[in-house]
Amino acid sequence: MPPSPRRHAPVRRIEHEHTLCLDFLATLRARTAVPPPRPRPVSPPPPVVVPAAPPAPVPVPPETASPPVPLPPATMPPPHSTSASKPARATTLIVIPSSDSEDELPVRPPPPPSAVNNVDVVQPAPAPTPVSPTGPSRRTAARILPQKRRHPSPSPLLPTPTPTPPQVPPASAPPVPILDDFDEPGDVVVLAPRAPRTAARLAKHARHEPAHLPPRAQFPTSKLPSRPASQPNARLPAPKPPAAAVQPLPPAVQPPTTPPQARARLPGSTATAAANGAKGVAAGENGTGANGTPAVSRMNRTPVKQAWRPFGDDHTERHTIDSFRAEIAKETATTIAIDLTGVTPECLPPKSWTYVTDLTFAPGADAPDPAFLAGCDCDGKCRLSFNGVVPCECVALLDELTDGKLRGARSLLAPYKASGQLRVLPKAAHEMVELIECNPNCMCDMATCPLRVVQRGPVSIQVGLKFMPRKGWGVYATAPIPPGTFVAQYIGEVLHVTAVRNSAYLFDLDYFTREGHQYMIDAAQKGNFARFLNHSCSPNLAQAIVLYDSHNLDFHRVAFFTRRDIARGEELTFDYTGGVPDQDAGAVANGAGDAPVFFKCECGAEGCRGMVN
Ligand SMILES: C[S@@+](CC[C@H](N)C(=O)[O-])C[C@H]1O[C@@H](n2cnc3c(N)ncnc32)[C@H](O)[C@@H]1O
Repeated sequence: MPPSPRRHAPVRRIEHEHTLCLDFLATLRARTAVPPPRPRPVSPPPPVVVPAAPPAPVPVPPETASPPVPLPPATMPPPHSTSASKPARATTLIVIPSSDSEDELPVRPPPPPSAVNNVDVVQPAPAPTPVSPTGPSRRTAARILPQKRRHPSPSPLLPTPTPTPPQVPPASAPPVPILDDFDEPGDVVVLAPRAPRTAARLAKHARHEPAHLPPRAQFPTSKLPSRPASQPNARLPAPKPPAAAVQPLPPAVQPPTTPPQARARLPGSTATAAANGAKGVAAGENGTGANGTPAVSRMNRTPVKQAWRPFGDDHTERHTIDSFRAEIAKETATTIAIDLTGVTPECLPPKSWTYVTDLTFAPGADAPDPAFLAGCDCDGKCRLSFNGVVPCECVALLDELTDGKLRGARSLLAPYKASGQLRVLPKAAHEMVELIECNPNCMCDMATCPLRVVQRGPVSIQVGLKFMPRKGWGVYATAPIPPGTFVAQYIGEVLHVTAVRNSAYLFDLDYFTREGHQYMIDAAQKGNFARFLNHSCSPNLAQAIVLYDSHNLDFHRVAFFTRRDIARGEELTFDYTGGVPDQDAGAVANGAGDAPVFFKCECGAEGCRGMVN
């Protein structure tokens, strides 16, 4: 990888004023659609040209014409600075002994082929973890049902800053060595109090202010990135006709009783089309009983074996085994097997679904502005643990976002271990994990920064896809997965809310913005294997809300991490409801009222809530 042009000094700077970025976070939380514009360097006024006077010019004595004095190197702004008039930083410079090699993220060897019986193993071509030399690849996940947030409102959580003189650590303060899994013997950090936020510090971080963000409606559609991987693969073989043993759709299949538009979104509700759509599944509108129980043909009044289909899957053309394999093989970061047990052609996903490994953007949904990001100053790799000081401003932002939840007894703590696994596992089944990772505006290295776990993609995960009569396809582990391991993002097509579709694969990006959210992800036609993750009332995956390619809270990503040890053969699931079902759930489960019914839960967990809504 070519060296980054912005890496300019072999000295690790440890910043004390992480609260600066917190003002930025407060701006984010306040959902300021138009952030303050980036301050421009103040140019001196142009010199006034005075015409020469008629008398002869008086010669200037040589001793009065002093040559321009160059600025001493110490006062020169860093090469990436946007302001030449930045105030001096209260920065502690500490030389860290070169021990980068010990800090490297462990690289696990590629997993062996799965040995699961009756499993058709698809081994994708060995490929390195996708690392873009120009920045992180975009990956995203989504939420199937509206999320019930811990935070009651997106209002800023930060107190009003009180401008007080910055506290400078005493010069005699002894360095404190930190010896945990992020710091090696010999690394030194200095205890320093958290300095208050001041206007001067805000100015210091002027280069971190996001660029002026135009109103969403004004985003030019030419910004939409080209996503060739999302296009249907023209080389795929034509679908084979269904085997003779497979029954065609019975004549008993009835069209939806309500037009799709009416079922897309309940008025005044944050329910997704997926949720509303599943009501149709529960009512047998797609030719089956609830979740795939056999429909009865009107022709012969005998039960017809009908494959499970999610709501909205009204496509007649389906993948063949071979084309399904070809799509799954597009996954480069994860080994995915396909269990063909009990699979008939009509069980296969619709041909319209193609595998994509990163988000695509439908017309009307604009890719996030890469300028709307506050980057850190860390040279080389970011320091993730420390004692009283904040080496990485991205960790400081996360500390504020999580209200200090990740903080240790004495210090801020990073969300990840050096292994890339979550340091703190969510306790409750539905607890969301909040993550801010480094981003393209950071000075750290994409390949080695330990705060880029999600954007680098999963490492050595082995999963399989299996068809279950009552739930459809699901994802299961073909090898044990340790707790806190990143499994996948929810990848699909980003839609603007005004372009909602009938789909069982919608995920609202509403973690911060609730009813006012702008986007959702639909994995019905484009998506990765996370689209096959089923719901469980006792899930083994936690959802993580991740910011790394935009600090626009309208556009967050969703990732899945294991909550505990996962055994081989165990299905991977998450809680679609975020743990807080709709208030009407009980009434619906008891057959009362006409509240939204999404689908009957078949998770089989102890304490299953019965309905997913
Ligand atoms: C995002 S899809 C999950 C993948 C899906 N099974 C497939 O084959 O494509 C969501 C749909 O899966 C089904 N589903 C997921 N979890 C379920 C559960 N616990 N019980 C019954 N059906 C479930 C529902 O029909 C739901 O609408």
